[in-house]
Parts: sequence; C-alpha cells; structure tokens
Amino acid sequence: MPVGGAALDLVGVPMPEESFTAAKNSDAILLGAIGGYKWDKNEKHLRPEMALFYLRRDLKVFANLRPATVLPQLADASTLKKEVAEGVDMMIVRELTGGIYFGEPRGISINENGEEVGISTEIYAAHEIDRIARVAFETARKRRGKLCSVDKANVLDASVLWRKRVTALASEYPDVELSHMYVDNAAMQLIRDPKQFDTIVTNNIFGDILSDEASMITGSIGMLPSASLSESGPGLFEPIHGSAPDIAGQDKANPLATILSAAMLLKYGLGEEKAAKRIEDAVMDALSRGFRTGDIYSPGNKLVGCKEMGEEVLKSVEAKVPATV
Ligand SMILES: NC(=O)c1ccc[n+]([C@@H]2O[C@H](COP(=O)([O-])OP(=O)(O)OC[C@H]3O[C@@H](n4cnc5c(N)ncnc54)[C@H](O)[C@@H]3O)[C@@H](O)[C@H]2O)c1
Ligand SMILES: CC(C)[C@H](C(=O)O)[C@@H](O)C(=O)O
Ligand SMILES: [Mg+2]
Repeated sequence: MPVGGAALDLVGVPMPEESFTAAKNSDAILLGAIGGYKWDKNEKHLRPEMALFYLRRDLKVFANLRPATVLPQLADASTLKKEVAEGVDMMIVRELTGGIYFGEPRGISINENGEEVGISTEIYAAHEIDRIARVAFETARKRRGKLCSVDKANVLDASVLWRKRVTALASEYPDVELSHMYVDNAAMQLIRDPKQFDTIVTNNIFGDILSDEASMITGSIGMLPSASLSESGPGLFEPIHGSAPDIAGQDKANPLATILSAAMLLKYGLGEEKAAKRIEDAVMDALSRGFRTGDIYSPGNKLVGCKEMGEEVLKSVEAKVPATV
C-alpha cells in the first residue's frame, strides 16, 4: 500500500485512509523507508514523515527494538578500531509514541513580542514510562541481564520522572542489573567502549539519535533493522535508516537492513522463528561469501549493487536451508 511520498504523488496525502486500514488489518507491516528532497518543502501535514507518525501513533507501537550487532564478517567495516567494535551486541529499546515527537503544546506561533516561536514539548506520563521500561527489563532478562536507562534527569523534568519510574520497577526484576546514564555521556560511551552496553532503554528522541550512532559501530546504517511493537495488534517493521535520497536510483543502497527487518517481522510479528533464522542465516552467508554494497565494502571483498546483494541473499536462502520451514 502506498504511504509517504508515493502516496503524496498518487493521491495527495501521506497516509491514505485505505493504506491505514490495510495496515491495521494486517498481521504485521513491513515499511519501506520514506522521505525525499521532492517533498522537503511541503507543509508539515503534507510531509512523507507524517505517514510514519500516524502509523506509529494510531497502531500504538510504543516499543521500538533496534538491535545493533557487529557481525564478525563486518568488524573491518566499522569506523571504530576493530578491537573496540568486535563483539558489540546491544539492543536499544526506544519509546516510540510519546515524548517530544507528540507532546503538546507544539507548533510555530507568535509570542507577545510579535516574534515567531517554535514549540515542542517533551512530556511523559507515568504509564508510558512503565510500559516501555517493562519491555526493556524483559528484553534484558532474555539477553545478558544488563539494562542501562538513558535520560537527561539533570535537566529535564520528563527525565526526572523517567528515572524515578524505571528505578521503582527494578525491584520486580532482581535478575536484571539496572544502571542510569545521562544521554550526553551515553553518546560518548557508545564510541569509547560500546561493549559495555547490553540493553539500553530511552525516550523517543534520544533513541532516534543513539540508534543512528550505534549503527556506525556496526559498519553502516544500511545494516540495522527494527521492530515496533504494541500491546496488541500488528507490529511495524522497518530499517532504521531513511530513504537515502543522496544515492537514490543508483542501485547503491544496502538492502540488508530491510531484509533483516523482514526477519524481525517473522520473529516478533508472526512468531515464525525458524523462517526468521533462515533469512538471518542467508544474510550471514552472503556476507561470508564476500558480497558487499559500497557502505560496508572493504578491500578483498566483492563490491555489488543493491539488486545483486538481494539476489545473493536469495541464493543463500535457497542453498542453505530446507525449503520447508
Ligand atoms: N523510517 C524512515 O522511513 C526514515 C528514517 C530516517 C529518515 N527518513 C527520511 O529519509 C530522508 C533522508 O534522511 P537522511 O538523509 O537524514 O537519513 P538517511 O538514513 O536516509 O541517510 C543518511 C545517510 O546514510 C546513507 N544510507 C541510508 N540508508 C542506507 C542504505 N540502506 N545503504 C547505504 N547507505 C545508506 C545515505 O545514503 C545517507 O548518506 C528524509 O526525508 C528523512 O525524513 C525516513
Ligand atoms: C524519519 C523520522 C521521522 C524518523 C524518526 O525520527 O523517528 C526516523 O529518523 C527514524 O529513526 O525512524
Ligand atoms: Mg532516525
């Protein structure tokens, strides 16, 4: 179904009613990245990004899981030293339907001096913090049992409440080791020693920024998938990157973040773990066979375009795993 720029071009709105209805009635949704120069000057309600906000808000997919793993095949592709990047395996749990993205009041207006002012409001209700914190504690419990909550509680009131609620919940998860970190320090620690992190839980805006940062540790933003889950109803699965307009139409984009998002869809959206593993294994296999798009290329490997990379993954699916899953 068309959303974003495609929908704007077709019917003049970023989120057509039929697209939303089809998404809502699905078992899971795979979303292609949206946005582009063509629509950048549109009024806010007519920007492609609005489709994302409608989908996230109206499907109530508050829990955004963004794994950042350095694959052994790609340790050389990281911009960090190999010994710093090697072995990194973290999960960023980003709150996705609250905070400054949706808070009121918002907008651009004229103040009492006749000057234009832009307002965005960082606001979190206790229940919004509790539900994302629970997802994060449960996630950490299934991983290495370490949870770092990232906030700006030395400045922002919404973060003061965030820290208070997360701390209060910790007693229900005695097997999880909870720590807190200010976001500016977290941005620095991610580059200094990323292996210290297992699970990170944070608000909407900090999660947006830190996940792009974490992606570079793994080699490229073209590698990172995500799952956005609600309490009930379909999940939304998408790469964390955008539409990469600077390389659009050149057959250069790395398709693996989107392919791995499809694997997350199978695992988290449909409970089809075997099929998910089959896709993940195929991605690993294509990388092991040396295929690389430009963003993850290092000498000694085979440079391919978006299309060929996809074809190689498909070959690996067919070659490696029995067709019946
Ligand atoms: N979920 C989404 O749909 C989503 C996410 C982020 C940005 N956007 C939108 O995308 C547009 C471009 O935003 P941006 O440039 O800030 O971010 P971007 O993620 O599209 O691109 C940032 C940089 O990373 C590169 N890159 C991104 N994905 C890649 C891939 N798969 N393979 C290789 N390189 C890749 C791009 O070429 C670019 O240099 C904007 O309109 C923005 O709003 C959409
Ligand atoms: C395109 C943009 C609105 C979006 C966000 O900020 O959430 C993107 O950066 C993301 O990370 O999914
Ligand atoms: Mg982002």
